[in-house]
Amino acid sequence: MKLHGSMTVENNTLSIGGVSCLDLAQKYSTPLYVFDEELIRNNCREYVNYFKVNENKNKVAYAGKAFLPIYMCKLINEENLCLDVVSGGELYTAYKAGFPMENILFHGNNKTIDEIKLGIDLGVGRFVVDNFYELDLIEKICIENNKTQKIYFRITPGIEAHTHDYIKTGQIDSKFGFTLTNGELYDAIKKILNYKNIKLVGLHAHIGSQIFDIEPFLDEVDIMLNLVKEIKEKYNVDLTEIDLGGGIGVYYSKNDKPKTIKDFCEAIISKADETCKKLNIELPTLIIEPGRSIIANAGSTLYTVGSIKDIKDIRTYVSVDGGMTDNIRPSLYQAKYECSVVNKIGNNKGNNVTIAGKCCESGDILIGDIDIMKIESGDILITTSTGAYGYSMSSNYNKIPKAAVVSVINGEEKLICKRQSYEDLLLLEMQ
Ligand SMILES: Cc1ncc(COP(=O)(O)O)c(C=O)c1O
Ligand SMILES: N[C@@H](CCCC[NH3+])C(=O)O
Repeated sequence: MKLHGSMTVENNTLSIGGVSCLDLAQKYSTPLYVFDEELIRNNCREYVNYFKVNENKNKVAYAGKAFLPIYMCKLINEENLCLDVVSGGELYTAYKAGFPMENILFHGNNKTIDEIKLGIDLGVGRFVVDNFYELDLIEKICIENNKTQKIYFRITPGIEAHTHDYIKTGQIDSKFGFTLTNGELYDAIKKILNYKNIKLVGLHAHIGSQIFDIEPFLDEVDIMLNLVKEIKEKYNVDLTEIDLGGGIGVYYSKNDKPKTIKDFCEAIISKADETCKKLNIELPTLIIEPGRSIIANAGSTLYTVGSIKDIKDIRTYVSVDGGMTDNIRPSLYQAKYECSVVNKIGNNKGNNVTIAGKCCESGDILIGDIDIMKIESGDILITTSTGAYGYSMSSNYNKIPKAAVVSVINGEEKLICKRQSYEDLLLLEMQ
């Protein structure tokens, strides 16, 4: 297992942020998500620094879908990031956290009327408009409420990046955005010329998630900047903001070879500089929306090992007290993770086991065939890099309560989200 951020090992026992994982498991029970606050803040600072937020007035908008408790809204605001939300629920969370609404980008391929009303009412900075239906609704609601709204158009740039099919978004056959090749984008621009309460200020594209190559992002920069020039020439519309979507892929397990935040940002910034010079246009404000590369490696999950089933010459199933309810990614995307026993770090490996969850599904397997130290019932197991799309995609399947979340820094822990109780599970049910 690779150690990330403030993870340290003493007497074979793992600590994060100076707090022993054994103590955390004992105090808060398991499953438990543990977040390394120092690493989250460092990742934010790297993005702010290398994406030239202060120097060039570029913007880094954290993608809330990765993990968005109130705690994260406050933290990213302190670190001078903007926020990308994709639903009324995420928007409301940010609002309750006191997040500045002007710094919010509101995404979504099918925002409901109520969500659009809420966004306009709260004064979100930018709507990322996905389609004609939404465009007309925003104009109508703005007129009714005597408001104006700044927007970007989301486009599908026709870039096929190498990642899992479910998390590709830039290809033409996608549910997201205005398609470039069939002229939809130009029709949308013509339409907006007659709209009084909407101001188009930029374009957005997102080519997909967990991408390791920088090249497709540079192709995206090229396409977007060429569009800025073309749209100015054809329609006399100044697009001053270009949003390039999500961040770079991260390390989950040993075959992953991620680029650094620095390399990723620097490559984009220099490609944009070079392209603007070539096209003889002014450099627009660049926006990027990283989720995973800010939070994935900063989160880990602690589990207690229960049943161990050894099927001779076939497989050993080690079952833990969580599973697909707290981490759906292995079942959904065949995502690979690493794990270890928190008080046996460094012990000899040589045991091949499969880590299974407790749901009533054969597919509830967290890690298949891992070479690990000897595991016994009662051990505390840690899976690393579970910070992104873990808690945010968690469910109550089998009526399993959601796990608690803590953050740790400088030897102290903070409870971020309480564990659900059985009573909480029944809160919405009529008795
Ligand atoms: C529109 C948009 N922006 C940003 C992100 C965040 O991407 P990532 O977590 O890979 O940085 C996503 C997720 O794929 C997205 O759909
Ligand atoms: N939820 C996905 C990422 C895609 C979400 C955003 N478009 C994952 O866990 O990898």
